[in-house]
Parts: sequence; structure tokens; C-alpha cells
Amino acid sequence: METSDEQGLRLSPESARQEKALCETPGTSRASTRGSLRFGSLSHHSFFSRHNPHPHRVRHMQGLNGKPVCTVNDDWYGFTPLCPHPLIKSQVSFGGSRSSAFPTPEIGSDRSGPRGALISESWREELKDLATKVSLSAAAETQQDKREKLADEEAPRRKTQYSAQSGRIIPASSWGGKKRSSRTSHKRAQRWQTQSLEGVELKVLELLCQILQTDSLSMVQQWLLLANDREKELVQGLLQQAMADSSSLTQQTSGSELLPLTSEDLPDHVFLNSSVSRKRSSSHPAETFQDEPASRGLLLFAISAGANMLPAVLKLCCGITYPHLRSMAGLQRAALVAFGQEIAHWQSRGQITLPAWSCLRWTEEAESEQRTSVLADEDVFYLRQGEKALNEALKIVESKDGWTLETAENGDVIYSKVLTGSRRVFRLEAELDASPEELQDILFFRVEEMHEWNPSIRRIKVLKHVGRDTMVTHEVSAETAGNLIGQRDFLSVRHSSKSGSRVYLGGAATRLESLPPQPEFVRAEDGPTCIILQPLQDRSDRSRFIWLLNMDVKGWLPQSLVNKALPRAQADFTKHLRRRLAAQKPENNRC
Ligand SMILES: CC(C)CCC[C@@H](C)[C@H]1CC[C@H]2[C@@H]3CC=C4C[C@@H](O)CC[C@]4(C)[C@H]3CC[C@]12C
Repeated sequence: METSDEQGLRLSPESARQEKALCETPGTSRASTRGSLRFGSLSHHSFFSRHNPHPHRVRHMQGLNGKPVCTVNDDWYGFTPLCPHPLIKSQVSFGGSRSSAFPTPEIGSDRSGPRGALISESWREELKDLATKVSLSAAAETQQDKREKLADEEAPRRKTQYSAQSGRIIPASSWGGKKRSSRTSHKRAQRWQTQSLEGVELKVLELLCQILQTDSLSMVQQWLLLANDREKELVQGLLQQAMADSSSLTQQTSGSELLPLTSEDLPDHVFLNSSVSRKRSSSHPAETFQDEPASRGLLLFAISAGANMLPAVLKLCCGITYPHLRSMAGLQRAALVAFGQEIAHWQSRGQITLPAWSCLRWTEEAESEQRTSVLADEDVFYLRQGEKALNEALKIVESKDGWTLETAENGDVIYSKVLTGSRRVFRLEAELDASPEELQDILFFRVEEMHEWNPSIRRIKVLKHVGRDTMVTHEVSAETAGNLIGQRDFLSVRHSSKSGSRVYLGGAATRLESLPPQPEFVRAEDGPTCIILQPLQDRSDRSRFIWLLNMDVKGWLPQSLVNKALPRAQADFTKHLRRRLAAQKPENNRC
């Protein structure tokens, strides 16, 4: 069953048609024949054009008359620090045959393996998803605007805005409290909805470059692939505002009101209003920041936004966007050092965990290092797969309809449901005598010990770790009595995440070149599967345990046997887990 949310986010047939039409217009194919137009007619879009070359790309060489001649390396495909993600690079085709607005992966071509295709496809999906969400929220805002009409007339708005002219996001404080009536924002939202989704996607891409402070398409692609939901929501808000404002501003105001930015334009709470500016000449920049409430506030914001956002937040805060602030090297360095120290401190006290892929070292060189610090392609692939598995499994387990009761014993309930494609999945719900964290420890971090307490498992081996929360595991099930069900082995990506007091574990079958199917086992496929661990309201040392078992056991087993074996395996698993928990309790171990 689909949730209404899902349906809402799906591309309407209308916009799909529009997209198709866009790709097929004769104009676009004509444009693509011109050498420099890599992205069809949309190459003219400002996202793909650079009027002010990035300083990294500008070189000077001696001309014939001895005077320096400026050259610009305009090829993002090159070996600069902004060189695209290698996996993505190998997948992207710029051939003139296709004239879509985006580089399209050549699926099935010699150069592209299925894995690469998956990644390069999915960033487009993510982009589309984000663009759709932004458009939908704009539509929702139209409704909201109607309701808030009266109140809105009064309150001046101070929000972050996007300058269509400068291509920059302008922070809230640079707006002198200009009033905008709800009528205009209503119109704005309507205008908005008439834009084609592809147009919105391009705009979103352009804005993402601003927000993430990069001009590298690959960086944006990576962010689209790796950012977590919370981070995306945050950015979605910024995008929505920036896009809505850009469309209204182009209609209503002259660009001169937006430019030039002065130092007062930076938000007060950043640095300019703090004592930092006064102390700037301090010989130890790090010391300067140590007890700054401003830096602490920002740090908290950065952390709450997800550590993946740190580089972007840091850069925004340090004003690197604004050319005239670039000269404030001391201030920027001080900020980076201070953030670095605080982060290291928090990390050492276990108060924050940086995501694996951020692998940033917060030293004075943080800024230059962040450009090169990317995860190996393979790690990105597993991380992404783990998150996707968890999200898909959650959708299944949280779906309301279609569940039938299988068994109910001592409060443990098992439901089953048939998914499209006739796979039957099982949902077990139980209460366990342990906190979500304790269970996460046993079921995720100490997964290799599972055979010690669960006789259905012969062995589990972690073949690869990607940070703390993602791993590739090989599981072998135990022999069954009379070998009725032959031994299975599973190769899975497992991912764990925490949201509030809940812990989520997700997993799905994956592939690993070094471990192809073994002759002695039937390679079964687990997932998308998940476990939700939620503390009980009145007792946080006990948890509600919800486990979705979604397994293709493969081989030649009759379906009726499988449908009995799986809920049985779930009930057994829970029984053994309870014994394991009881053995751990100190009060049970007293002599
Ligand atoms: C052929 C059939 C009947 C064999 C069934 C064996 C089943 C019960 C075994 C084989 C592999 C096992 C999984 C291996 C790894 C994990 C990850 C851990 O974080 C939660 C439990 C979980 C998800 C196990 C649940 C039980 C499991 C699915």
C-alpha cells in the first residue's frame, strides 16, 4: 500500500509529459550540436554558465608581448580539487545524442557497472524529490497564505532571500523589514507552480551550490545522495524561501535594492556583532573564540542541522560567500579553529558523532581539506544503500492496511502482509526488557556475537565497516533438523540510525565482489528489513520491539513451508533474545 505522502511526492503525469516534451523539442537538439552546449538548450541557464571564474580556475601566462594573459580552465571534468566524484564522473555522458537538461548516465554501456548507474541515477532521483517537495510546499503555502492574510499584512517579514541578480542568498538581517503582502506571496506561489519541474530542479541545483558553498556539481551530487532527512528538510526550507523570493523579487523590486552587500548584511548573531571583531588582532585566534556565545550558538545549530552541514554552515558563518569578506582571513581561521576545538572536545566526550563520510579534520587547514575529504566510492555506495533499505522497510512496516494476524502469544504479536509481487512479509511486535541503546548494542554493534545466543545462526561476520553506523555483513543460518531447510547465507548491508529516543536498524541484501555466492549455501536475500526500538512511555529501560522480516529464502522450498518457517524463526529469535537479555541483567547474576 502506498501512503498518501508517497503519492503526493510522485511526479504527476502532466509534469512527466512536460519533462519529456522538453527533451524532445527541436530547439534543444539543435542547441546540443554546438560544441560548448553540453546541456542542450538549458546550457544557457545560469547554473551552467560562469561569468566570474572561480579563482582556482584562473591562471596567468605570459603573452607574446610579455604581458600576462589570463586563462580560465572552464572544464569541471579536470583534475582540480573540485574534480567530480570518480564514480559519478565515470557514469556521466555528455554525448550530443541526448539532449536532456542533465548529464545522463549511460546505463549498460561498457564503462558503467550497475553500481555506478545506481548512484548516478539516484542523485537525480533525490534532486527530483527535493524539487517536488519544494514545489509542493509552495503550493501548500498558497493555502496557508489565504488563511493568514490579515495577520500577515501587519508583520514585516525578515527572511533569507535569494538575489536573482547576484545569484546569492541574502541573509535575513539585510532586509530592512520590507513588507510583502500575502497577496503577492499568493501570486508568487501560483507563478511557482507553473514552472516545469525540470526548471525547478535546475534552480534547486543552482541554489544548492550556494547553500553548500561549492561550484562542483559532484559535491552537490554527493550531498544529494548522502544528506540525511533532517538536513534535507532544513535545506528544503532555505530553498523554498530563496526560490519564492527570487520569483517575487524579479517581479517587484529592482536589483539595486539587493546589492551591494555590506558588512551589516551579515546576520547579527554571526560574528560582526560579537566581540570577536574587536579581538581580531589577538595572537591566538582560537583563544579569542573560546567563550563566545555566538560561536557556541552556531555550533549548536550546525550540529543540530547534522554534522554533514558543518562545512556549509561554517562557510556561511565565516562569510566566505561575500568577496569583500574574504580578506578576513584571521577571522575565518579563528572560527575554524574554534569550531574544530569544540567539535573535537564534544567528540571526545561522546556527545556528537560525525558521520563517517564527513571525515573532516578540524584543523587550521580545515577549509582546504574539506574539498578533498570524500569517502571511497564503495563506502558511499553502501552508506546510501543502508539508508535506502531502512527507509523502504520503514515505509512497509508503517503502512496501515493489508496486515493479517498470524500469531499472538504472551503479548508478542506477528502480522503478515503480501507485498506487490506476492512476497509475504512478517511484522513482529513485542516488549523487551532493555533500553533501545542496549538492544542496539546487542543487535547491531555486537552482531558478530549473535550465534552465541541464537541457535538459528551459525555465524555472522562483519566484512566491512562504513563509519560506526553502516556495515556489510555475511550471515550463515544454522543447519535445521533433518536439513529440511538447507543452510542459507546472506550478504547484507546493515545500517543503524537514531531519531529522538528511537533507534532504527535497517538492512538489505547487497553484493560484494570478494564474496560471491558459495557452493555450500543457498544465497538468500534479506530485506529491505528493519527493526524499530522505542522506549516504553512509562519505563525507558524497556522497549517496544518491531521487526519487519522481509526475506526471499531462494532455493526450491514450497511457499507454504516458508510461510510457516519465517514467523516461527521470528518467535524463536525473540525467545533467544529475551534469554540473552536476562543473562545480562546484574540482578540475575547475583549468587
Ligand atoms: C531459512 C530461514 C528460515 C532461516 C531464517 C534465519 C533467520 C531467522 C536469521 C538469518 C539471518 C538473521 C539476521 C542476521 C542479522 C541481523 C541483524 C541484526 O541487527 C538484527 C537481527 C538480524 C536481522 C538477524 C535476524 C534473524 C535472521 C534473519
